[in-house]
Amino acid sequence: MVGTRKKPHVIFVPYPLQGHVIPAVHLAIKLASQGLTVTFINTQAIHHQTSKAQPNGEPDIFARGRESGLDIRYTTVSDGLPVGFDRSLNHDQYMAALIHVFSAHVDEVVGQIVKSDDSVRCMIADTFFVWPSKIAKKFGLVYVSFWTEPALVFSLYYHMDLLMINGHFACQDCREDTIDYIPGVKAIEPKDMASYLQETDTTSISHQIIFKMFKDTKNADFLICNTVQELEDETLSALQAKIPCYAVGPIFPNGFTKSFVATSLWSESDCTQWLDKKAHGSVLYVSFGSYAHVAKRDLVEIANGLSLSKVSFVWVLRPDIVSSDDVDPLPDGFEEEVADRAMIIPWCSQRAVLAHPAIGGFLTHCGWNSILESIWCQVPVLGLPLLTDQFTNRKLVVDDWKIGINLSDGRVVTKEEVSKNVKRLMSGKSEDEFRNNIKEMKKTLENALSCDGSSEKNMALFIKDLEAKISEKMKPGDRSVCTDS
Ligand SMILES: O=c1ccn([C@@H]2O[C@H](COP(=O)(O)OP(=O)(O)O[C@H]3O[C@H](CO)[C@@H](O)[C@H](O)[C@H]3O)[C@@H](O)[C@H]2O)c(=O)[nH]1
Repeated sequence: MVGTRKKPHVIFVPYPLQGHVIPAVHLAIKLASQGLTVTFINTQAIHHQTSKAQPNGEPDIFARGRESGLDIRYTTVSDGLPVGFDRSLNHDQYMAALIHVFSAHVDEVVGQIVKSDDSVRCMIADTFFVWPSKIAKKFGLVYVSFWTEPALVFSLYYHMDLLMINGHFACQDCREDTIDYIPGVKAIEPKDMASYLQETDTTSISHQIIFKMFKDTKNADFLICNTVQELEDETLSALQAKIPCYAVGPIFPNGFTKSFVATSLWSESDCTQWLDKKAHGSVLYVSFGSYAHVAKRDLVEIANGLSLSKVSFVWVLRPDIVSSDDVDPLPDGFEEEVADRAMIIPWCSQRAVLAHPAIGGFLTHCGWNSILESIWCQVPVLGLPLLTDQFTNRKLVVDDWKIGINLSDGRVVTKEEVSKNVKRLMSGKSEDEFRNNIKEMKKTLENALSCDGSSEKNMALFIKDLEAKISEKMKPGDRSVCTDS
């Protein structure tokens, strides 16, 4: 129809890890709800694992979204490895495939999508990829980078060069004093940076990814962050001066505990009936997310500490929590000892568990999704960061926002400390302090998502700016699309 402008068609490539796919799926739904057409590309391995985890594994995770009128399409692509390959056990090979092989597969599938639909205008891809700007350029697409961690973490990586010049990163004897020269970051201790920025060996596969991805991200047209303007105002404002950046978080499904899209990589055990019998706020929820491994020694101390504390708990113990070749890492007799007050499960619907009134605290690795979900449910946090951004997230939660406490004072976990801090979180005066602070933070998140809240406004602004950028790119002679890949 002449004069009718169709909303753009966006290709969305999430990073193939659980903590990235979940917010990506819900962001894709938000964009489709705004009238955009979205083609979501999962890897075949993620698709296979998600389908296997569902009681009636669906071939298309967005089928129900389309039934409700959203134009959201779904396809899969190889990450370069066989579907059955153990990506958890062989982490570095997996990451190597994502750096070196995956982009060729994405290039092919993006080429096919662009060829079959000339309304494709934009590619949203996770910031952790090293290739998006090249593929976007090849197909004449606007490139939007999607950041799934706090803006503070992004800022530190983004200014890696400053950290290096000042001797805080990638040097023989790194300085240990406070870092106070990153734009928008008042002060941060080196121990609170992402683990990769603290490590002295910078030749690992994770470092190769980080060096390349931040080079590539500097070519992004826009950055979408799963954070909230009011939570990180100074950091976001400084970033916004470098790259158009939109805080649209927290990115959750509409009903929070219910989503019409399956995202779990493991089948979910239902704890509802067990929790229903427990007193209000009496149960500790324990989970270390989907990615990090816990050293066997620490896991044993945590188990013994939970046992000593006498507190009731739900513990999500992924089969690969220590390693996929150590499937039974708990101390002998532990499960029998705590049987009357514990539920130990491989995976659950975390949002549903956190939202249950019986849950009174969350022992977490401080993954960013877990933190946002915990705030939403007003559940204070006991933090044990394990790797990557979790150290910085801990600082935000414990030192800045004061909605939780540390599991351990040093980096060595002991059962006595676990027991002491579990009891401190779950009972007594301090509990009230966390609960008051977290109530306030919940309000901030709720306000951000309300009609005239910052995240809603930022989402609307993003779509407006995206459309303007697309029109600019589409000026005659400006789009160099090469579909003969
Ligand atoms: O039994 C469970 C356990 C977790 N979850 C969900 O899985 C997600 C876990 O995400 P997160 O808490 O962020 O942890 P990771 O899975 O470890 O996420 C990776 O990705 C995050 C976003 O980039 C980073 O902040 C983390 O450090 C990184 O490890 C959350 O949405 C949880 O609700 C479940 O549904 N069921």
